[in-house]
Amino acid sequence: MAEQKKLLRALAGETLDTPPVWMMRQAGRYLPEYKATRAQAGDFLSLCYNPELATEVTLQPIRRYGFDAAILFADILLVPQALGADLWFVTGEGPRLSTITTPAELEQLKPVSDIHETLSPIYETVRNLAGALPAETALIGFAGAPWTVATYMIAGRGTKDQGPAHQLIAEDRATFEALLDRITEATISYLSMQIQAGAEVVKIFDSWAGSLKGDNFTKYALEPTKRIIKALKAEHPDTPVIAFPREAGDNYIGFAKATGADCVALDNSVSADWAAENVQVDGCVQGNLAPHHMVTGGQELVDETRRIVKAFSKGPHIFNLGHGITPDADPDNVQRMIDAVRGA
Ligand SMILES: Cc1c2[nH]c(c1CCC(=O)O)Cc1[nH]c(c(CCC(=O)O)c1C)Cc1[nH]c(c(CCC(=O)O)c1C)Cc1[nH]c(c(C)c1CCC(=O)O)C2
Repeated sequence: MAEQKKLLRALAGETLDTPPVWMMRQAGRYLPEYKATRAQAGDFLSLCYNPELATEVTLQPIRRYGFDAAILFADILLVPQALGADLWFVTGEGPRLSTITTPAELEQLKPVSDIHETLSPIYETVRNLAGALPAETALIGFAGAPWTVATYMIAGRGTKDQGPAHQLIAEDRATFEALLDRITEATISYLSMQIQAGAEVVKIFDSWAGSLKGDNFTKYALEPTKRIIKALKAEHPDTPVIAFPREAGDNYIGFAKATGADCVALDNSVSADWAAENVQVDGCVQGNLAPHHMVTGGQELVDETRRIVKAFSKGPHIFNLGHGITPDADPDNVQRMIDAVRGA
């Protein structure tokens, strides 16, 4: 029964003896089997759009470690691509996109109703996974939050401080808000289709939320997330949502209540003790081991994992890293982390 899955129990607010565990970027380049399948696909985007191979890489970390959840293998930048932006990945550097900074460029984007033409292979991957996962493993779908996706669409690439997006807010707020609006509508439609295809949970990644301050955090990180959750809950009231406003700091406080999220994912810049007191009071939290422990390992990894489990032990908690595992991580350290979480 779906209700028995540990991840769903934590998301429903249950305090468990040991928390469910999964890992951001758990299907990734630290795994030799991922690298082999990626080579077979050719490049990263071909892998994302190949349902058979995307299903395979999603399942690899489940087979190897028995995580409590699988996360759909895809990328947050498929939405801009589905809206008509050019997208490609430069090896060793990251994503590149055609930029949207003017009303004329915005005008050229496709209507939201057209995105499924591009994204239909992703729904096929979700359907495959829903049929292939072990009974105890929950399936997580995801999308980027509008602000984070907008930062890539405006700059045409990843940036350290999201300068180009902040500049557009300062110089042409109306165009920025129209772009954010389009992404928000597309994200609602995309996540709704993932849920219809079999995603049991969805996660909204706002990786660059931390660069929004004050009023702009409320308007461009909190409000769009709230709007997405409200629309999803209207259609799918029983599907839990995890929100990840990375590096939100004090803005983590009350974020779940204000947005309607069932769980807030925490990055590793906040202490677990602080978050237990200030964020977990509102419900389930996810996190927040620093990813470098997957590289450095040793007793410190075990101690730090246990410390986080203990800090969050009085309420609902999903164990995870504070951000994605890096390609230089040692796969054995992942097993050590899981053993420490589960008390082995
Ligand atoms: C900002 C962002 C992106 N993508 C994502 C985010 C938000 C989370 C975060 O903050 O990391 C989200 C994402 N990207 C990927 C997933 C798959 C599911 C998972 O295992 O977590 C998820 C959930 C696969 C991926 N997305 C990417 C890879 C590596 C691609 C490869 O195989 O070469 C993977 C496995 C590429 C990617 N995709 C993106 C960047 C900046 C890069 C390049 C950096 C890098 O190479 O690590 C955009």
